[in-house]
Amino acid sequence: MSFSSLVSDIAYRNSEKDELRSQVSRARSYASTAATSVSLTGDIKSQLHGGYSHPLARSWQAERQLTKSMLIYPLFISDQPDEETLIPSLPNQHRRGLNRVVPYLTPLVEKGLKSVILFGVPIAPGAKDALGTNADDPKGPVIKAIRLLRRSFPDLFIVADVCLCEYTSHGHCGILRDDGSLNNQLSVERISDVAMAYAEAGAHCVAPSDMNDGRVRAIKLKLIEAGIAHQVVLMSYSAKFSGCLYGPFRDAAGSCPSFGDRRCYQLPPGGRGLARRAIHRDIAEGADIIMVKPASQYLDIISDAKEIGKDMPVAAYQVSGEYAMIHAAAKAGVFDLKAMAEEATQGILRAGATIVVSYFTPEFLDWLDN
Ligand SMILES: NCc1[nH]cc(CCC(=O)O)c1CC(=O)O
Ligand SMILES: [Zn+2]
Ligand SMILES: [Zn+2]
Repeated sequence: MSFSSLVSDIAYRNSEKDELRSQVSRARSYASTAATSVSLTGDIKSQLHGGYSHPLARSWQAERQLTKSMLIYPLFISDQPDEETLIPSLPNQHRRGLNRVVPYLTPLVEKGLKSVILFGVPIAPGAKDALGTNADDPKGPVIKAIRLLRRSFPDLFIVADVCLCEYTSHGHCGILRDDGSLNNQLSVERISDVAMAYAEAGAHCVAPSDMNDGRVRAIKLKLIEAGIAHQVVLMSYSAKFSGCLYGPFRDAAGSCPSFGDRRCYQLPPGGRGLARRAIHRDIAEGADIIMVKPASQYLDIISDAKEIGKDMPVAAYQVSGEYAMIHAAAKAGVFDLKAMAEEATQGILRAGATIVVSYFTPEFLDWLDN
């Protein structure tokens, strides 16, 4: 370095120091005069950034982190053995026949898929009737799928959704009276028989989603009577809200009611108190897991469920409409799909869920590896 350039370098550094000094003194005088000043030396409680500057430290701020064991993946099982149909309103999700399910699941199980929830989709003409007879047909898609999956994937945890709406000609979740309303007593009798058939076929878990009053108790009593209550988990859709987020599912399962709606048996979206009562009731009736559904629009209910059922697992179902909405917005450029799926899931876990039923499960098996 030449002498002259050394001199100008020192001069530059001196002027830099002067500038810094005057900045510090300006800051000090600001701090001493500002009415709401933060003491630069004293207030340690205001210093939060240090706790989450590193990505690992950021992850430590979460009470609960998503793991593969928390995820349950919904599957639509068709009664057409070779069917593999994309569901237009439910991006990347298919209805699959029995011959297609094992090849599809094999790589997912290798990536760490731990659990699936099965929905039957009877398509054959005449498959539906007023009593939902095909729901527990031993040759029906769900019972056959339970046996097949138990054989093919010994470690996979099989949940069977229990409802009649996929099997009834009217598309409602139970047996109807002449006036079109649900006959609760007959419905509970029938639903609990269907749950027993799935449990006896080998389902590790039965999950009644019909919302008839008293079905949890009826199922638990039948499981006890049959001597299998000790090996079957009873997961109740305790707080299941009516609303407009189930549309893509009803396309997928062909379970749209042919008249009316489900408002008399699914909870009104504003009904937080009702949801709390339903959760208390289902725990008292013998539920092993309580579920809240939908998830992201009902985070307060998930939090209530965790408080009421503080000693039990709480599941949240991120339903078809939530999934489709995230896909649509990502496609429109609103946000990145993965980032939003992760943020939504974080919200669901933060609210208190310990289990998440999600159509994003296959993606998460990859994302969680990175
Ligand atoms: N009892 C039917 C059932 N079981 C699970 C879902 C919804 C799942 C989803 O939207 O992803 C529904 C739809 C409904 O109640 O109309
Ligand atoms: Zn159902
Ligand atoms: Zn139903």
